[in-house]
Amino acid sequence: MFIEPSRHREPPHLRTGWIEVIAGSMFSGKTEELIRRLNRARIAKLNVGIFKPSLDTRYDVNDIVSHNASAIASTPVPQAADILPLATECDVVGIDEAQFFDPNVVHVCHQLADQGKRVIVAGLDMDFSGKPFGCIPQLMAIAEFVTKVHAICVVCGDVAHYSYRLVPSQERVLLGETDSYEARCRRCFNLGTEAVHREWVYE
Ligand SMILES: Nc1ncnc2c1ncn2[C@@H]1O[C@H](COP(=O)(O)OP(=O)(O)O)[C@@H](O)[C@H]1O
Ligand SMILES: Cc1cn([C@H]2C[C@H](O)[C@@H](COP(=O)(O)O)O2)c(=O)[nH]c1=O
Ligand SMILES: [Zn+2]
Repeated sequence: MFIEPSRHREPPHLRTGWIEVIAGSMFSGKTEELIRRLNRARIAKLNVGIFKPSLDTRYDVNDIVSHNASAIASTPVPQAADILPLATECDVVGIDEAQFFDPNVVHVCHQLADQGKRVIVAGLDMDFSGKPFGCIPQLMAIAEFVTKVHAICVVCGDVAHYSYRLVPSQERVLLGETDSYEARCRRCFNLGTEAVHREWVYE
């Protein structure tokens, strides 16, 4: 389990910020882990700001909501740069669904960390086709701390790190949950993408 450094007790002029990334497939627990870290920061009486891209309206327009229905209030913003003026008083900045932000989100996270803030970013590391998703690989490269979380393959029960799309769209952005996606391990993802039907592969 990730244990946060406790450098926020230092005087502001001596504070060093940092970036944490929580990455993985859908259903891997990214949002739950983000909420857990943000709640702990609040218990520590730190000033916490929480943001998500405004295009993510899946469960709620404002709240960040996990697949297990845990939730935390957030501010939806259209662009990554919008976070900067809203986070001036924050000690800790949480960002969910970061894969949907414009590439400037990398610069924004650097700026926030350079201002002495703890920045916690959660997002999908791969899209439905298994390709690195948007800014997340770059964020993983520049972060001080990276946590890769895993789901359970719904086909075979192994550890899953792919988000398998169940509907025919080839658009990269397609909001959805279990209606449109399932977590799969490498083997079941590859079998699925070869369009081999589950029933006869696994009988
Ligand atoms: N295939 C699965 N593997 C693991 N957890 C799953 C799966 N399907 C549903 N869940 C639920 O999803 C929760 C994690 O949800 P969430 O934190 O929103 O994940 P993420 O943000 O990575 O999509 C788990 O605690 C579990 O209740
Ligand atoms: C793989 C993949 C996912 N999406 C969408 C589907 C969901 O709305 C979010 C991911 O949410 P989660 O908290 O990680 O479960 O992203 C997409 O638009 N394109 C994709 O390739
Ligand atoms: Zn599997």
